[in-house]
Amino acid sequence: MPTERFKVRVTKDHLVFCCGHFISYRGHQCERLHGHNYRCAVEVEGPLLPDDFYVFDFIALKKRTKEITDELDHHMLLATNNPVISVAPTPKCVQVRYEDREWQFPRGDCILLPIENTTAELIARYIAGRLWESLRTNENFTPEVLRVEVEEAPGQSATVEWRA
Ligand SMILES: Nc1nc2c(c(=O)[nH]1)N=C([C@H](O)[C@H](O)COP(=O)(O)OP(=O)(O)OP(=O)(O)O)CN2
Repeated sequence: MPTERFKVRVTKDHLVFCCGHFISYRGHQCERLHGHNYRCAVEVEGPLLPDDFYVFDFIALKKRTKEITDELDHHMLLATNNPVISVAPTPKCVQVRYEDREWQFPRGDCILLPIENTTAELIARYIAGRLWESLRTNENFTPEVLRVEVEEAPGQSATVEWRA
């Protein structure tokens, strides 16, 4: 008897989030500020739910993902744990420093992420963590496998996979 597995995947234009960012690379270098129309795709794997005959409702999956991507949309993404870029928030602004370069952003324009770098990989991991928790608390659902893909631009993306 063959075995079977099911997976559902959502990626939609409303799961696009437009953000400014810059990353450090090779340990000590720092990109110039630029932006992306990031696109998020989410997959969940698991057995079919007995009453519904689906792994998980597309509608709920889109809603819970969109709640997270909407928080990021139209913001400057800043990683607070970067070893070479310092991020200092005050009530009104965020001051960012890398060597002799300095930026200042209005506080409300920034999302401070507790990650090391705003790479597509770590943004995907951040979204996966938030979504895992949201599905558990709001939908009483823990997928066997959750994959979050963040596409920076068409043709380049990073995916993280979480397993229960
Ligand atoms: N594995 C990863 N590699 C890189 C990431 C990343 O998040 N994960 N990010 C960057 C940069 O932030 C940058 O935004 C991407 O650089 P680049 O590919 O040069 O961007 P373009 O869209 O201009 O690419 P073209 O193919 O030249 O149009 C770098 N690496």
